Amino acid sequence: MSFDIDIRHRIGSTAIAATCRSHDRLIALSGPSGVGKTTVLNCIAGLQKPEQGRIVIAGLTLFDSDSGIDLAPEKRRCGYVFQDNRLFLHRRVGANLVFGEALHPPQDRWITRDAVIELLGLAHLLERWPANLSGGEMKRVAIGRALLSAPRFLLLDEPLASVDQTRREEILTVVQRIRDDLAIPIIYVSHEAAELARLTSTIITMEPPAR
Ligand SMILES: Nc1ncnc2c1ncn2[C@@H]1O[C@H](COP(=O)(O)OP(=O)(O)OP(=O)(O)O)[C@@H](O)[C@H]1O
Repeated sequence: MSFDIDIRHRIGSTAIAATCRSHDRLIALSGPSGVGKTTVLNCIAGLQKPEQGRIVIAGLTLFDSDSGIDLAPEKRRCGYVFQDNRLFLHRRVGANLVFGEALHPPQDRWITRDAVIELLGLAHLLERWPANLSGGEMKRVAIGRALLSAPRFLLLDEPLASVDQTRREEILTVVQRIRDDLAIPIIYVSHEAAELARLTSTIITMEPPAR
């Protein structure tokens, strides 16, 4: 089982819930703005603690409120590509890419710097500053940095949101290649049905709470 997720949380008066059991390599999280998609990703990454539930990815229990398991974020080994990328603006692209490498012992690494640069087409960008990149280039660097942090799984929060229409295809192709060639579990957030249909048939649709 790649994913066994059952998250229940509350922010103020907003109830947030997501449930999924799937063998798929890539699952999607969908729903209208404000329904709690990013909150669910944060709970999976260990940045927020759900009130209740269970999060098991690729056989490792990250959180289980019944048995009191709550792994620290660094032990979850999650490659989180934030909606706003969060690149280090004071470091060149090359330095951004390798930032995560030092955080993990060499035996945890499963992909090389060269392979990531090749996969994402980053060779010509390594000396550039992040602030001068296009939305699509920034996203590719953010995905590359996540892959180089020796992740056990990836979280992609609306990766096409700040990307030109013309570059969207490029990012979608990259995600498909990661799904197919790297075989790492991925949770992909989007509210675009057509985009999701190209990636997976396992879609968790989050509904706003009934009023
Ligand atoms: N720090 C916070 N303080 C108070 N409310 C918050 C906070 N963060 C999020 N919320 C609320 O929690 C709910 C879920 O937010 P979240 O960002 O997870 O939704 P989302 O589905 O990812 O939205 P979007 O698609 O717009 O990114 C929203 O109603 C939001 O207003």
